[in-house]
This record gives sequence, structure tokens and C-alpha cells, in this order.
Amino acid sequence: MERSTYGTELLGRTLAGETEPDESPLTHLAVIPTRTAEFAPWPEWVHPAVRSAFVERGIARPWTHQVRAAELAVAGRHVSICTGTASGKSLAYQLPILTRFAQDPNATALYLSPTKALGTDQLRSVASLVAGLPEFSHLQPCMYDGDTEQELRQWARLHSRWIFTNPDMLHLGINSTHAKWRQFFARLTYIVVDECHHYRGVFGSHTALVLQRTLRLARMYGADPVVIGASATVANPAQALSRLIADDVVAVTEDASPHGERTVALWEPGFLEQTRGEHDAPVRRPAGAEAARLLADFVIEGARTLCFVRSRRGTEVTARKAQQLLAEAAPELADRVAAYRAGYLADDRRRLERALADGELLGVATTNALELGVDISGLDAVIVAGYPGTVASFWQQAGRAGRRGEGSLVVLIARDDPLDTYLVHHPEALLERSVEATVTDPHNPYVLGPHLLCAATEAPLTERDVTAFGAHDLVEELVADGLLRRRKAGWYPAPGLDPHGEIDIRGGAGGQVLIVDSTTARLLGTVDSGRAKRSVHPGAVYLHQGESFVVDELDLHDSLALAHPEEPDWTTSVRETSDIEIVRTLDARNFGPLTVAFVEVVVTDQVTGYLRKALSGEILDSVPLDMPEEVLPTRAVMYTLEPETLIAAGVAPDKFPGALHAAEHAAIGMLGLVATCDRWDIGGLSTNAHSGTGLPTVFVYDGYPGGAGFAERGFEAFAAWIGATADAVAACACRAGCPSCVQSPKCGNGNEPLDKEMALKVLRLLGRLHD
Ligand SMILES: Nc1ncnc2c1ncn2[C@@H]1O[C@H](COP(=O)(O)OP(=O)(O)OP(=O)(O)O)[C@@H](O)[C@H]1O
Repeated sequence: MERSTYGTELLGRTLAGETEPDESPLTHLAVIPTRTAEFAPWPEWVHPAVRSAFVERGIARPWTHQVRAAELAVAGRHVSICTGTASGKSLAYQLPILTRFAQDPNATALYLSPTKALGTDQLRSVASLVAGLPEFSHLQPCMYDGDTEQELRQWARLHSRWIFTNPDMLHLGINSTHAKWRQFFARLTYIVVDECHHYRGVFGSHTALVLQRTLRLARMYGADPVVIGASATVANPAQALSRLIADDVVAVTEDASPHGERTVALWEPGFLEQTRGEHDAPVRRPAGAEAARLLADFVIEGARTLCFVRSRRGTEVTARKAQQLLAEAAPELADRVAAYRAGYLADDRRRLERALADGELLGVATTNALELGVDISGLDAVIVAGYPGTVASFWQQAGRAGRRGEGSLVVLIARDDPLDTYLVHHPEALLERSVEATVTDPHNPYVLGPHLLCAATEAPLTERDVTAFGAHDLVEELVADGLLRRRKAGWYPAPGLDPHGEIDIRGGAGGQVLIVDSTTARLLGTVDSGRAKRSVHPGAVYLHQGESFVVDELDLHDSLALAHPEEPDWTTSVRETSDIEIVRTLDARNFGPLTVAFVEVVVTDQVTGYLRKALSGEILDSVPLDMPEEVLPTRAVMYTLEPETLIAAGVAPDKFPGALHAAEHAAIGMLGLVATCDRWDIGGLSTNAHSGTGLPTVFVYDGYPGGAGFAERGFEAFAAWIGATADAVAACACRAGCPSCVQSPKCGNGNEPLDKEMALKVLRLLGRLHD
């Protein structure tokens, strides 16, 4: 095949003879043209040893954006580099940092990444760059994360000048024991925050506060580090990093690296002929099965392919299915496909990365564990099985395709879900939309409060600290609760306070539940305790490295789920009841019979049982469960409508429940269009007459204590969000509602009642009234 138009040709071959033209799964095709490189000379200040290390790696000259970012950092400015995937962002931060190390043997630096795989990859690249060079013999770059052994931890603290870590460990293993790190803090020159766009929602807010605590400690020890942020896909990169570090930031966004032609295909699987889902809804071929088929096809064509699948379980299933297809069509290729995901041992991951990089593996089904930065170049095609939730993630995944200067193919396969369906039919909403603003709210008191306690135990809070954290009211509350004490010099922790372990940086409320194989006592994995009732309740199916288990017992008190190996041919989905209480209105807009509000709420949930479903989607039975109630104080976007207006719009009172419920589901599925979240981050509730409003009311709330900023975006962008939701429901080809429009995979009421036609009337009415 022609290398520059490789992507389009590969797609053509795959589609050839596959279906009748009018049944083509292809909904849109876009070609992103080639870009040529722009180079700059090596700046004068770059240490000769650093320059020659790069030149020896084959990097004759830097690209212009690399020099620009590096120069800003050297000049002492915090800088946020936002250029495409594989555009050499690493070199942009390595230049100033390595130069500094070569000049000052005592200088130290910190590298922060959201995933282990990326941290290890970057460490390896730095270590190999400086290996054997006398200028860097003191550097000893070192990983410092949860996997680092005790002896190595102490060694790293004393001898390493460049620590590679993650926000979790920075919080728990460095900030909390800062006195032991005194030398390191005192000489801290640079902090790299890689893949900035990843720090969003509650995780982003926690990371912001962890970083601000780190900067406070560094300043306390006399250092003033420069922060360099990097991301291929973040909206408003200066603001995104600035919110993380609470300081001014300059952005570098002109990308001068070259890339080949990239063909992007949007793909919607057809309906399955024999199968019907809940309430007899039509069912599309699952995105995972479609992805497995394409993966096998691409491998047969000799294309090195990465296939992104949303769930860990999905990666296993997709890889297995592709292997089966290859075993029939091209048996010699069957073992050149594998699965890759977080949760594998580090050695296994390394082996898979190497096998993919050197072509021994041709196809890999992966979770987003391979989305971030791991330098796997030389891929011909990327399959994205299910919209990954944000435009930013989509481009991260798409960006993995493309050997330097050569053509590549990206296929997005829509899942049976409103947002996916909408995007493959409205390509402009994906391909021409700028990436989402990262929503973080470091002022959320549920997040900020515990960090203030940590900061106070690290070093008493001064008036200036409290102002910097924007936390005067909260500090008073913590004093009133007896957690902080006011002294002349500032705020001190109450004696015995040990707050670090209480914080879960990843946003889960209250730690992890361990999942154990009861037949062998082997630890299979963990799940956030907040999600345990839904994902590892008795009877739930749990997949681990290709093996399937069924949960027998969930002990919430001891945070333990016991499971046994079993390969059932059904899946489960929970049923639950919910109630919502409005605590206070934060903001509201009135449009006559419609009121849209942003409110503080308390949601009370109870899992009452689960449905067992055959793999075809057919429901087998419903099993009751006895689970404790769960209470979530959070924030919601809410709307109320006058009943008369609904009736005048053609929605009869007996249709209210189905109309509102279906409108709520569709809107939840579409919130990801305006906020960086997916439907698993949010919840919803609709009611004919809510006790707090007395009116037909729909709530969409953040699934995190104190909120995560998603509902607030829904409130701000209400018209765009609801307009797109109405379009998505109207465009769906099904008759009475399906998972692509108004059904929800996480509905606690088994998707009952739902009325698609009436939901559309409600959504259109909202649009008209809001204008
Ligand atoms: N100026 C340059 N000239 C040629 N090749 C370069 C140059 N700078 C970097 N590279 C190469 O480009 C590849 C990608 O670089 P790197 O991994 O730093 O990109 P990145 O922008 O950090 O990627 P990601 O978005 O995946 O994090 C590497 O193999 C690197 O060696």
C-alpha cells in the first residue's frame, strides 16, 4: 500500500465487499492532512553534554515549540506545553532540567504522571539518555510509587536527584514525611506535571491541592521550583495548569512536529437481527465485537493496531474474540494479538509494550492504560471501541497511530449509547470541537477540608496559606469541629490528628474493597467502596485477566468481596431506589414555566437487587438484595416545568413519568458533550412532583461528595446540552427507545417507565422555553 495514503487504503480494503452500500457502517470519513516539521537551532544555554546526548539519539535539532517551552522554563516561568501526541514534549522539559543537573550537582526535580506506565516509560527514557555520561553520574533518576520497595525508598530519598512519582505518592509518601525529604525540597528546581488534562473532576481537585502543598513545602525550605505542564489535549492549557498550581502560567501551543496523513472513520454497527433487549428494544452489534472483527481484519492486512476498549473486561473479551477469528482465517497470526490493561504485573506490561513496539505483536486490545504518553510509535491503525468520554481522550488515543510521516487510520466505533450515536452522526461535534475544559474545583469543601488538615500537620497554616487556599470560612469550621486550633502564629492540627491516610486522591469515597478468590485466597483486584455495591454485590460477575468469577459475598464492614471461579453466560445490572433532597439553591434562571437551577442536594440511594441478563441482552430474572442505604451530599443541575405547560406541549399527565425519566437518561448520556465526564460520574432522578418543588422535576447530579463540577457545567451550558440531547433522541432510528437514545445501562429501575416520543417533546419544550 502507498505509505502516505495508507489509512484510507486500509479502510477501503476492510470495507470492500463487506456490506451493501446502503448498509455501510461508515457514517463519516475525514482526512487530516500531513504537516511538515519546523526546526530551531539548539539554544546557547543548553549544556553540551545534554545536546550531544540528544544528537546521539538521532535528534539533530529541536522543533521550534520545544525551544520556546524550554526557554520560558529557563527564564523561570511556569509553562504549559500543549502540542500533539508524540510532538516531543518530553524533550522540551528534559532540556532545561538536564542542563540544570549538569550545572548544579545538588539540584533536584520531580516528575509527576497520573499513571504508573507513563512514569516508568519517562524514567526509562531519561535513564537511557544519561547512561554512562559523567555529567549525570549523580542523577540516579528513580521511581517512587506504591510499588517501590522500602529499602529503595530510603535510598531514593537520600540519593536520587530526579524522583518520578504520581499524585497519590506525592501526597502520602513525600509531602506527609517532608522533614525526611528536607534536602530534596530545599533544592527542588523543576516539577513536571505530565498529561495535565488527566487531572480533572475530583482527582484533578485533589491533585491541585497536593501540588499546592508541595509548592508550599518547597518554598518553606527555601526553593522556588518552576512547574512545566504537558498535555496533547487540554483546552486552555495555561488556565488548566494555573488552576492546579494556583499561580500564573504561560502556554506554548504551536506544534512544529511533523505528522503523516491521518484518516478518521466514524462507524456505527448495524442492528442484530435476532436479538431484542429491554422492552423489546432493538440491539446493535456490540462495539467490542465489531472492534474484534476489525482488529482481526487489520492484523491480516499486516497493520500494527491498537484497539482501545472501555473496560478491563472488554479488553480481554476483544482480544480473545480477535484471536478466535484469526484462528479460523489466518491461524499463524492468532498469537500475535494480546490484551493489555492496568492491573497486569509491571513485567507483563513491559513485555507487551516491547512486543508491540518491535512488531512481534500486531494487535493489542487495551484500556486507556496505553492512552497516555507511553512512547509506542510505529502504529498503523487505532480502533476506538466506544467514545472514550472526552474529545481529549479521543485525540490521545487517535494520536497513537502514525509512523513518522506516514499515513494512518483511526476508526471510532459507536457503542449503543446516546452520546456515541450522536457523535458518529454529528462528526463536527467530535472532529471540529475543541477539547473540553478540564473541570476541577479545588474549593470543594469535601476535598479542600482534608487537604487543609494535611497541610496543617505538615506545617502550621499561616494567614497567607489560608488566603492562598481560599479557605477562611472552612478553616473556621475546622476550628469549630475541633480539628484545627487557632494560635497566635497560625492554625495547628488538633493533637493526634493523622489526616493523610483518610484521603483517596482518585476520588473514591472511603477506600477500597478487596476482591478475593475464596477458593485460593488470591487477591484478584480492588474496587472503590463507593462503587462496590453496584459492581461486586453477591451474584455479580467479575473478570480478572481473562478468568471469570462470580461474587458470593460482599462484606462492606471489612471491605472484602469473596468470589469463586465460574464462567456464567449472563451479566448483571443492579436495581436501586433513590431519593433527593434540595439543601440550597446556588444559582437559578427562570423562563416562565421553566426554572433551571444549580442546587446543593443530598441523594439517598439503596441497591435493592439486580437483573441477570443473557449475553444477547435478554433478561433472565430479577434477584433481590438487602443492602444498606447510601447518602451522598453533592451538587445538581435541576429543572422544573409547570404541569400545564407540559400538557400544552402534548405530554398527558399519565405520560409524565416515562417522558421525564427518558429525558433524564438521554441528558445524562449527553452531559459528556459539555463537561469532562461520562455517565458513570453522574446520576439522575426524575419525578412527577418533587417534595421540594411540588412540580415535575429532573435532577442530574455529580456522583462525588461535594460535587465535581459536571452538574455545574450542565447548568452553564444548559441550552447546548439539552439541544444536542433532543437532536440525539430525534435522530435515533429505533421506534420506542433503545440504549442509543433513552435507555441507560445503569438505570436502577430497569429502564422503566421510558417514553421516547414524549421525552422528545419535553426536550424540545425545554429548548423553546430556554431561548
Ligand atoms: N526534535 C526532534 N526531532 C526528531 N525526533 C524527535 C524530536 N523531539 C522528539 N523526537 C522523538 O519523537 C518521539 C515522541 O517524543 P515524546 O515521547 O517526547 O512525545 P510527547 O509529545 O511527549 O508524546 P505524548 O503526547 O505521547 O506524551 C520520540 O521518539 C522522540 O525521540
